[in-house]
Amino acid sequence: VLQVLTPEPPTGDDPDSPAVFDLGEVAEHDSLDDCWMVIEGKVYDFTDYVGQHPAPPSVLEPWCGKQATEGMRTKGIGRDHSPAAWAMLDDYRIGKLADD
Ligand code: HEM
Repeated sequence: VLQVLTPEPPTGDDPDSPAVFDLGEVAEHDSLDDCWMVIEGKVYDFTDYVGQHPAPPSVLEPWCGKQATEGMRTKGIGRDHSPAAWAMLDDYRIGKLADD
C-alpha cells in the first residue's frame, strides 16, 4: 500500500519501462560530483562509485556526461575491463538512451 502512495521514480531496472534519457540530459551530469555515462546504450549514474574506482577519479572525469563505451572498453590504455567490472554496471543503471 505504501508503495502505491509513494511510488519510487523509475530506475531503469524494469526492462518493460526503463527511464529514457537523451544525450543532452546526460551531458548535464559531467563532473565527478555528478557523473552519468552512457555505455552500450544504457545510462548509468556513477556518482557514488567514482571514489571507489581502483584508478584515480581523474581517469573517469573526461567520460562523465558522455558516451563512455570506449572508456569502459579501453580504460584509456587499450585494455578492456574485467568481466567482474562489467558485472558491476547494473548496480548503477538508471535507464537507457533514447533512440535517435
Ligand atoms: C568509462 C571510463 C573508465 C575508465 C577510463 C576506467 C579506467 C580504468 C583504469 C585505468 C583502471 C586501472 C588499470 C587496470 O586495472 O587495468 C581501471 C580499473 C578498474 N575499473 Fe575502471 N574505468 C572506467 C570506468 C569504470 C566503471 C564504470 C567501473 C565499474 C562500475 C569500473 C571498474 C573498474 C574495476 C573493477 C577495475 C579493476 C580492474 C578490472 O576489474 O578490470 N571502471 N579502470
